[in-house]
Amino acid sequence: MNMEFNPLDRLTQEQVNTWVQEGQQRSQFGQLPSYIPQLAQVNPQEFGVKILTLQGQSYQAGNQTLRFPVMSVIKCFLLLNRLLELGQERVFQQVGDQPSDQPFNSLEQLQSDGGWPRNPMINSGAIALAGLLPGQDANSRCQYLCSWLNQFADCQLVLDQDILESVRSAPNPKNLALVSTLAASGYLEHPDITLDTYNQICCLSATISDLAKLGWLLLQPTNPEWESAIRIVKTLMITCGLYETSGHFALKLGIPTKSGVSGAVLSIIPLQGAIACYSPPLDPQGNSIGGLFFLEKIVKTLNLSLFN
Ligand SMILES: NC(=O)CC[C@H](N)C(=O)O
Repeated sequence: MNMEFNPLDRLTQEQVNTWVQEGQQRSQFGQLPSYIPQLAQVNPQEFGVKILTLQGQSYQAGNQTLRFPVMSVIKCFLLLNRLLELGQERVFQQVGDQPSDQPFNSLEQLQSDGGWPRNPMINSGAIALAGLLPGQDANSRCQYLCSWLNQFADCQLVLDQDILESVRSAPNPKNLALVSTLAASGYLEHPDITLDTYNQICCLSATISDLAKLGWLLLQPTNPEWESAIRIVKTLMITCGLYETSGHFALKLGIPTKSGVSGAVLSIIPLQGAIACYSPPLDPQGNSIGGLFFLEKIVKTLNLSLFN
């Protein structure tokens, strides 16, 4: 590819700095999630950005050493791992591929689908896929995914025990209800182990650089066998990655993006780069306000939408 024609490489560090400041200001209109006590106590002004381009450039701003739980961003990589290990057919027996217009932890959506999780980017779908990870218990299942990602993405994810304790201290009735519905409909064999596995993988912590390196996995297949799995993950990020606002966001920006309730956001600009952002305050759907603002600035200014 001709370097001149990669719009993301026209980004300047000054633009990044300006949009981080503006994003920080916007983030004051968001809320920290209250249902995970420790996430409600973070500094809402924290902001971290890391961008890695396929041409080898990198940009960063804000806090580079802070670790934060990736939360729902892990769903992309759980899906990637299960697609590579089990194949498309098995994965899509376990979970659907259709968007949902309900919140990420909606029991009504699961019930109206007869207990079959609608897609892997909402809690029910990720819990169902977490049930397919290998290992005897939740610890070994989480460690399996963590080591696999650290090896292939060259990052250093670590299980954050404090956040995990915080998640366990306030058992989430919505996730408990999803698990029992999945078990009753035959999509989950070991409900307790699986819920604990899901909670653990959401509590894998990353620096902003780790998050960008995870994104790199979806940018550049390490071998040709990964191509179709990566295509599926990116497509589902577009159609389902931001929950019920996915369609709206696809129309507005048109790039594969996944958010997590910690304020993590990961976007992939195919053939160009990965954009990782962390800013904790959330909009009502559970997406980082500052993160999505920052992304919008980059995508619109540099004309990065896939559908241009
Ligand atoms: N949107 C999210 O990041 C959800 C993840 C979180 N662990 C939960 O189950 O509620």
